[in-house]
Amino acid sequence: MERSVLTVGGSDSGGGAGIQADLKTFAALGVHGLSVITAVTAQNTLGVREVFPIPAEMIASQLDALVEDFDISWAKTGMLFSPDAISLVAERLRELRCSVVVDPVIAAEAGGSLIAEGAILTLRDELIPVASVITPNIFEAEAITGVKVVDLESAREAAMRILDMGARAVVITGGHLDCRAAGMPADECVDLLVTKDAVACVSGKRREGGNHGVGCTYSAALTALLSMGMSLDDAVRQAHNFAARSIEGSRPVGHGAAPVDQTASLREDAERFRVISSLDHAVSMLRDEETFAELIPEVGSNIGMAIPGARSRADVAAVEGRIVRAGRRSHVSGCIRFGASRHIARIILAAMRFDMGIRAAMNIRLDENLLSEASRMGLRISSFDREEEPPGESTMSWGTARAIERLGAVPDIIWDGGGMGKEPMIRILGRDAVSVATVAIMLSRAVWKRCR
Ligand SMILES: Cc1ncc(COP(=O)(O)O)c(N)n1
Repeated sequence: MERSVLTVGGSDSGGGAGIQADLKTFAALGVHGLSVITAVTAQNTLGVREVFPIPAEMIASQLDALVEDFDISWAKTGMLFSPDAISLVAERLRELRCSVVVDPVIAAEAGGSLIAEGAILTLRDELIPVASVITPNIFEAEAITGVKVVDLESAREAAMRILDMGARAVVITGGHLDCRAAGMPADECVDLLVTKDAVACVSGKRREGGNHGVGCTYSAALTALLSMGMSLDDAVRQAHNFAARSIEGSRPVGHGAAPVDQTASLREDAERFRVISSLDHAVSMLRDEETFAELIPEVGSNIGMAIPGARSRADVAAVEGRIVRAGRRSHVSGCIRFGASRHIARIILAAMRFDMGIRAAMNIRLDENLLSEASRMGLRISSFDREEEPPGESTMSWGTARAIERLGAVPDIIWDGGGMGKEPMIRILGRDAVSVATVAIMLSRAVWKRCR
């Protein structure tokens, strides 16, 4: 029987945090998630309106149903709310002998208390001792220890006290830490992992986006990754990345703190797959086209395509070693890979700054006949002149932007007449690799016919 991962916590009716966030995270990471609901909240992105604690017997009954049927080796806790619920859950998880990640939820990001008065003491005395890992943010660490967390040193001090309370490992998440005040780069986000034997930092760039539910998502991701047998160091790093991507992928829903989107990485993986498929199809179309070899320049041709919202070369796939001419045929040397072409990536990224929908480009030889066929076909054409290029620019970024500005829109064709040691060239731009390859093939057939 495969193992399942359990979350014990509160329901967020807004779907951003709590049990809802945990189950989405488990699903995105490919583990089967179970849930025991300890409280129902009437909550949206603006805050928590009401909390209805589930009676202890019903919490126990949910646990019984799960324990009798599933193989549970990892669990996480979130909003437990009342001292009774905390005691019960702590005792039952101890009996179960499963490993536990504790997210000591105290308040909602958008406002509203998520723990009953006085329950922090129960959390400290009964739940923390069963924690394999506990993941407080700086406010939660302060509430538990009384140590004011303002920098890495005070975070370490708070973490040491939590270790003394019985947790085996502490991750103080740094999303709320004022990095500038703590003497670190302001755009940094640092999590601090502290165990009896070691202290480690996981840092990354602070991400822009909604962050409602990020704490739940982080601890759920950590639980899922640990349940797969990953080491604590690796799981802490990967959970950080997963949470960061979920922030970046957050959707503008609701009027308040937008929820993170745990499917962001899945969506991105699907986009990367679509890009590779489109390129693969485009490349075989070009390879099978007998007239196409005539269009390949001396330096070779390349075709590339970006994922939506691409930001760097790593988001643009192309042919590793270009498409070259071998006699009368074209030959594809190398595989299709993200990051494979700086040249093509610059063209596409420059075009995407003007029109996010234009995500593919390829370069072919410049030839007067090609340009006249292109204009006969009704393609929009623009150009740039290398002589006008300011020093210190990348020709591809500058030239592409220049040609777009001249036309006032992204053209289908951008050409330049070359320069010192630079071959004259045409770039075909389009929405995807297949449509770019289709234009290239239409052009090569038209020119081939005309030359017969
Ligand atoms: C049921 C429930 N559990 C946890 C949170 C904390 O999440 P956040 O701090 O992102 O609001 C929440 N708002 N609601």
